[in-house]
Amino acid sequence: MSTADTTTTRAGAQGRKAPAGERVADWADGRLGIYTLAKGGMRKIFPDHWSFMLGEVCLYSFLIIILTGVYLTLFFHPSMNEVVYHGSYVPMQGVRMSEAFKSTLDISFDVRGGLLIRQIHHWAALVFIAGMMVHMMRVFFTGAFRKPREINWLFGFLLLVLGTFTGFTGYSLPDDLLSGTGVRIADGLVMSIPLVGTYISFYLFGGEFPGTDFVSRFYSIHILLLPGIMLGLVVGHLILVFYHKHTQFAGPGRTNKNVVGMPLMPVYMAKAGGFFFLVFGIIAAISAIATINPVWELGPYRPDQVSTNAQPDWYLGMSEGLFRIMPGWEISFAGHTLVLGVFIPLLVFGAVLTIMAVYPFIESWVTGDKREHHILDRPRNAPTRTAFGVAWLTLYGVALMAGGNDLWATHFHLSVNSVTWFVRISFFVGPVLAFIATRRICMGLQRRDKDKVLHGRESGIIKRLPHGEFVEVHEPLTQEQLHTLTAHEQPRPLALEPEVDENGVVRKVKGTQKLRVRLSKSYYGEDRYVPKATAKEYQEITSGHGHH
Ligand code: HEM
Ligand code: HEM
Repeated sequence: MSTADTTTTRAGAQGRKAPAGERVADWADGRLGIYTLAKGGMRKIFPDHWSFMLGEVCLYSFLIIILTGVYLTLFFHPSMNEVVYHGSYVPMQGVRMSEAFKSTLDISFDVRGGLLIRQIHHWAALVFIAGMMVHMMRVFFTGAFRKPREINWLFGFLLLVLGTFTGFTGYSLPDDLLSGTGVRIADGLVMSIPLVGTYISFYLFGGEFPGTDFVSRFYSIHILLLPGIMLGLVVGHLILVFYHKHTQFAGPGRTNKNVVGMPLMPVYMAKAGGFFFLVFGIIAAISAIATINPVWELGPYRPDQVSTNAQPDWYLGMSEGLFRIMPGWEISFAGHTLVLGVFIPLLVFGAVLTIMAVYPFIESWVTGDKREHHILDRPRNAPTRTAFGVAWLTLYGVALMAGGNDLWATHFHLSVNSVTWFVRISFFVGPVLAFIATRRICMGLQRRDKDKVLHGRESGIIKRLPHGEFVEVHEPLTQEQLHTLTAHEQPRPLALEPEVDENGVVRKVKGTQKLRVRLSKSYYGEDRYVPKATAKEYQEITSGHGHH
């Protein structure tokens, strides 16, 4: 503010009026303190790496969803009143349907630009959740969730879960056969919860499913409640990114105490602005070309019809898969039926998500690492974490595959039962194999890094020595590359405290402590890392006679 005052005074003293822009800025600064804010904020440094764009993809697709969603609210009627269709889509003339379905047809066929906006809204939702998954994997595999960013991981995780629910309530709104089938499944899920399930279902649907209320209720949840919470979380998420400063990959001059990169203004602002239009452009182009959710093909929802053509959006395919692979077990007790075939998948779904949500806390407990981390790991240098992430993705992939068991069967002429058995077995075996294979691949890559450090990069040039031997010429790495490949830490596992203390008194070691030490060994034990090349080894080899 003081700078602003000086400028005005100086301009005033010289009898000259400050330019209009400066006067507006002064006025605003006097009330909002924007100079101080901008001074700190606009010069904030952001490190550069392509994978840091993924969070931006989430942000921009979220904005696109909100913009297009507002347009849709102008024409969508969230009502289940029955009407007869007389719009321009001829095959549905005279069909009885809910007002919600009719207004969706109107948006698609009679509202100017309606179909495109509807498609952009839907495609942006798919990209949004895909973006979140990939962004989350970037954060996971590089260890960006470690202290101090655990809370931001939880904020992000909540965004992923809420985004999925918002998508589900969204595609339930048109009240077509797809949405009806999905809501029917959700009702079945809720009802499978012991004791309270039936009551929750009655409460949600205002009586027996489907009732006459669910569209209007889902509507409030879809356009107001969930996006409102999400908006708050996104703002909190970004404030935390700003406050913690962004992480960076290892490199010369980069430490846990600095950030090397470009300033937010003007470099990042320009890049981010351009990138927003790129994301918008790509989503709009896809929406202009590829049909999504053609509600007119399936027709309005009727509780007595179930369409096998109705596939959920991709992010719910995994939960659908869990139901499809589960045997239809049921137990009856004192006149009540517990539908385990639905309830167990519901629990598994919750457990798989919860483990991922609390992973940062599990890892810091196991490794005993309570330090701040601003330098990212390369996934290969944290083999157990990487293997765990790949196992989780495999589980997710198998369940997603199970969600389309009918499609695999029809497209590849297989028996649906064989496909189901294949995914049932893969559900248990797949993640274990993925875990083992990933850990081995990581070790292989670490070995390759060490090799590169000691012997240089394979140049592909073959040379024949005077005595006839053929050798491949290796190019030495630059100092920067050497630094980057050897900058990572190689922590040691936790050790059990001696069971007998210095006074010869036996102390009891708790079971949890033993488990922790065992897990810590699995993270950091001898066979989990290839010792980095030492300076001595390097000198010995490079001072040789270029034998390689
Ligand atoms: C609406 C959804 C989301 C938006 C708009 C969003 C946006 C962003 C942006 C712009 C960044 C900085 C750039 C980058 O690192 O990509 C970021 C960082 C981060 N995000 Fe997200 N994100 C979302 C969802 C998630 C999810 C699902 C997770 C994890 C479960 C997550 C965890 C994080 C963490 C831990 C950071 C800090 C990373 C670092 O400093 O390296 N975010 N987010
Ligand atoms: C993360 C946030 C959101 C997601 C993932 C999402 C997703 C969806 C999806 C998948 C549909 C079905 C579209 C279709 O018919 O094919 C939908 C419908 C709709 N959404 Fe959203 N939406 C979100 C936020 C919003 C917001 C903020 C608004 C309004 C301000 C909104 C308004 C609507 C309306 C009116 C419909 C019904 C119209 C129709 O189905 O064509 N949405 N949403």
